[in-house]
Amino acid sequence: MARKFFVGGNWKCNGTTEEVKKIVSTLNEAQVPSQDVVEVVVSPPFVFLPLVKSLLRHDFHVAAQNCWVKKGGAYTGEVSAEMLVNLGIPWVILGHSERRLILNESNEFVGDKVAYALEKGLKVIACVGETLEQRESGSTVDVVAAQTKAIAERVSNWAHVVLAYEPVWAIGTGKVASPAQAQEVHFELRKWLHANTSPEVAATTRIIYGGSVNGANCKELASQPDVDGFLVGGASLKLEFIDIIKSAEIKKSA
Ligand SMILES: O=C(CO)COP(=O)(O)O
Repeated sequence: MARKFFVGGNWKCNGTTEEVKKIVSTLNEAQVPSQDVVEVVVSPPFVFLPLVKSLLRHDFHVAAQNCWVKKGGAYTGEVSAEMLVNLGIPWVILGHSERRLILNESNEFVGDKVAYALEKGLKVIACVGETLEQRESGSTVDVVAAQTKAIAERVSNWAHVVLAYEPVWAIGTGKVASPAQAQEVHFELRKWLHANTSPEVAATTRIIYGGSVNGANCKELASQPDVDGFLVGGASLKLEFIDIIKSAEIKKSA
C-alpha cells in the first residue's frame, strides 16, 4: 500500500482571529494536488480550532497541538481528547519537542497520551527527535528509537498514527537537516518499526520530517524514499506552505 504524502502545518502559539482568517482564506484559494495525492492538516492553537474547522476547505483537516493524557476532569488548563472528538477535530499532534523539553513530557507520558487519544478515535501525529547534544554524541538513533518504543509499547494499531521526525536542532533555527540526514533517520525508524511492530506497519506508516522546512528545501527532502511528508512550523503561516503541499507531486512522478 502506497503511503499518501502528508503535510501538516503546526501554527504553534501564533495568530489572532484576523490572522487566522487570512491564512485560512489563502489556503482555501490555493490550487493544490488532490486528496488522493496529499493529505493536508493544519494545527491552530486550541482557541481557534472551531473557527478554522468551520472556515477551512473540506479537503484539508484540522489538528490540535496537544491533549490531556486521560479522561478530562479536574485538570485545570488541560483539554481532553473527548473534547476534541466532541468538536469534530480529527487529528492531534502529540510529543512535540517543545512540550517534551519545555514542559518535561517524558517518553512514557507521550506514549500514554498517544494510546489514549487513539482509543478515543483521534488520529495522531506523534513527534520524535534528538537534541543537538544527542546528535553530536552519536545517540540520534537510540534517542528516536526509545521515543518510538514508548509509543509502540502502548499502541497496537498504527493505522491512525503518523510519525514525525523533528530534530530539535532544526526546529525554528533555519538549520534544516540535509536530505541525506533526514533519509538516514527515517530509514532507521522504519527499520525499527519493521523489527519491533510488524513489516506491514513499517511499510505503511508515514514518517514525516519537520524542522525548518520551507518552499526552497521541500522538494529535495520530499524526493527521499523514506520521507513521506512534512510537519511545518514557521513556513506554515506563510504563502510558501502551498509550495510545500505541492512537493507531494514529486512522489507521484517517482
Ligand atoms: O516544530 C516544527 C513543526 O512541528 C518545525 O518548526 P519550524 O518549521 O518552524 O522549524
